[in-house]
Amino acid sequence: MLEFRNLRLTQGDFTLTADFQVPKGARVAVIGPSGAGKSTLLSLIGGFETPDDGDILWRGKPFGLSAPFERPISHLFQDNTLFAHMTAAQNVGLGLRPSLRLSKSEQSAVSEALRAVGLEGLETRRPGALSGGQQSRVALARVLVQQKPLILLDEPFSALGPAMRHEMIDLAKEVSERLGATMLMVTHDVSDVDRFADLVIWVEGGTCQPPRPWAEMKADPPQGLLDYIGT
Ligand SMILES: Nc1ncnc2c1ncn2[C@@H]1O[C@H](COP(=O)(O)OP(=O)(O)OP(=O)(O)O)[C@@H](O)[C@H]1O
Repeated sequence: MLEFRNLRLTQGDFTLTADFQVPKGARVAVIGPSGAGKSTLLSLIGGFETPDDGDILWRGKPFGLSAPFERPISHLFQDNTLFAHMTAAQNVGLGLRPSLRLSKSEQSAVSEALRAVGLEGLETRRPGALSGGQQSRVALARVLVQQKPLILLDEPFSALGPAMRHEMIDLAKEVSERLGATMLMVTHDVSDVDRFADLVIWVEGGTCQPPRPWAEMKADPPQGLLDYIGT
């Protein structure tokens, strides 16, 4: 379980607060207007920002001031962060070892992850020779191979067209199911939420609301959500 305990961060005149729990294995969409604090929430979980007050707990233990690499988290951001001069397999292997000195079993894990995302046979391609969707698959394979129990996606597929984006979201769901991981995804698209989420964290003006079932929130939307989706 992921828990936000009286979490607070102030940056200039912006203050983010969160005080709730996210159940283990949930797929959670983080939505809200631009500038509401969605990326800041993910940065706090990842350890890229330090709260002024409160803490984030994972399985009952506070993250405290632990560094990003010490946290049990994989990340996927909008630009995929693939290295252009490395092959697909090397880009995935980096998720296991920055030195890329992989053991036999680690090499097998990389091949298996690439197979799982439908990239068998493309292991030696560099990102420039892959389509946008294939690059996203490499990034997802890197998340898969890391086998972390907590996965943060910040508008991961927003550069893709709708059909490809939906394919990637389905694949991300598969990855979360394979790993039994808790997944939080920032998105601006309600159709992504429909496809992806069990629960939704609504963020508005820095206030992160406790997760609610998406079906329930759609049936009784907060005014901010109605304004946001333009209904
Ligand atoms: N270093 C900083 N100093 C002051 N304010 C900041 C700083 N970094 C971010 N902010 C403010 O924090 C708020 C939250 O930003 P954040 O990027 O988390 O929003 P978001 O909901 O992810 O927005 P978007 O949907 O546009 O990506 C914004 O109002 C932003 O201007």
